[in-house]
Amino acid sequence: TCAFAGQKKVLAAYEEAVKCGYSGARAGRLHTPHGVFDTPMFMPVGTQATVKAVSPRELKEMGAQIILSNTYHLYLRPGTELVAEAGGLHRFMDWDGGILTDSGGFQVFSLGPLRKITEEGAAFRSHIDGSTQFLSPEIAIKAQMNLGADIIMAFDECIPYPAEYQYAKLSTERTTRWAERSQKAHTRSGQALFAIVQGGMYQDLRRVSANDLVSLDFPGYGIGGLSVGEPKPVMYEMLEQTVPLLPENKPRYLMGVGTPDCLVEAVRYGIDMFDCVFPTRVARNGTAMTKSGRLVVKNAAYAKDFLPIDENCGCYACQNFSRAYIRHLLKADEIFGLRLTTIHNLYFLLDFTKKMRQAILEDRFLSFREEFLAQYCK
Ligand SMILES: Nc1nc2cc3nc(NCCc4ccc(CCO)cc4)[nH]c3cc2c(=O)[nH]1
Ligand SMILES: [Zn+2]
Repeated sequence: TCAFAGQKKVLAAYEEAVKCGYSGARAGRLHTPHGVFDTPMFMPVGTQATVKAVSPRELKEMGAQIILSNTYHLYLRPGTELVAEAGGLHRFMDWDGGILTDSGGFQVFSLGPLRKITEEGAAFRSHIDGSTQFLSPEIAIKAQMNLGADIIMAFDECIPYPAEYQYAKLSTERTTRWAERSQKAHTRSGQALFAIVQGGMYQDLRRVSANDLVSLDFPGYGIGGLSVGEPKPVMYEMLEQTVPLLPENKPRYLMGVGTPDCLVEAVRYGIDMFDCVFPTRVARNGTAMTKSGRLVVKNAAYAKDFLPIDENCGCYACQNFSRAYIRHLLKADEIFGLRLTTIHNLYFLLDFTKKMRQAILEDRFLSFREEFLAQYCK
């Protein structure tokens, strides 16, 4: 439905005629062995089997449904067989909600000094001890079966930005062959394997990648190769080209995104799932996320500010502590300061996706998006 239909708003003659933004936004339910979860959803990142500075109990309390861990990191340390012997990742980290593991496709290319990629897989040096390591679709899938996440990702190459057309084309074709190999190697029932759409920043490659992976019939689709430094309008254009080609009745997961303005735009194109280290990463250097933008609570301006970070926020930090107190802790290098800013940022994003879901259900998403973007300075 067109969100402007029925509104009495008369556009002044000179104002550019507003395109009735047909929205692809949707509210869904994701069924997993660890529960049924609401979308749109934000997934806190727990790279090394912990969401830094917060406990599973606190994650549950703030409404986290599915959290993300990284195969690359857990494969290098402590090893995925060890986690399997511990009873799997849920048991190991005492999390009974959903878990999604990324396949290593991004970390190999962004963390370890890359040695070389062949048809077989990716050889690289460990960022931990410099040892030579190798990941392939078969190794990455076996590692994720050991970890036992509810949703696992195909092994792919996250194409760097910018990339030549020819490189993007060859890499995307290889990622599709790797997706097929990931599918063949995946023998654990009850665990969903998502493919990952690539294609760089090229519309035609994005469409080919999406169509090829849809024909291989996966239960869900990640959209990769974005949030890698490209301008936001380019990311949105790639979404516009890709999302409509993905089956309506399957979840779409935009990897590595992000900030609230990106989330609300991506939801409009029909994205259901998000993950990003941003909220937890910036929290640790004293930046809080609010609906008006970022608040660097470490700044001197807040030394005597006895209000909470956000008076309308229901999180543990805002309900009990002032900006002055949190600033004091951060300045004194007190761990509790990092915990409070992390709790607030995670709560903020989890609550934001809940508000988007509510707006979609009440058919007022486009006005929600307008109001939010008007107030939020990037
Ligand atoms: N397997 C796979 N995983 C991915 C993870 C990603 N994560 C991103 N972006 C995250 C970028 C990102 C990194 C750090 C911060 C902290 C503040 O600066 C924020 C965003 N893009 C990504 C692309 C892929 C991808 O194609 N394949
Ligand atoms: Zn808060």
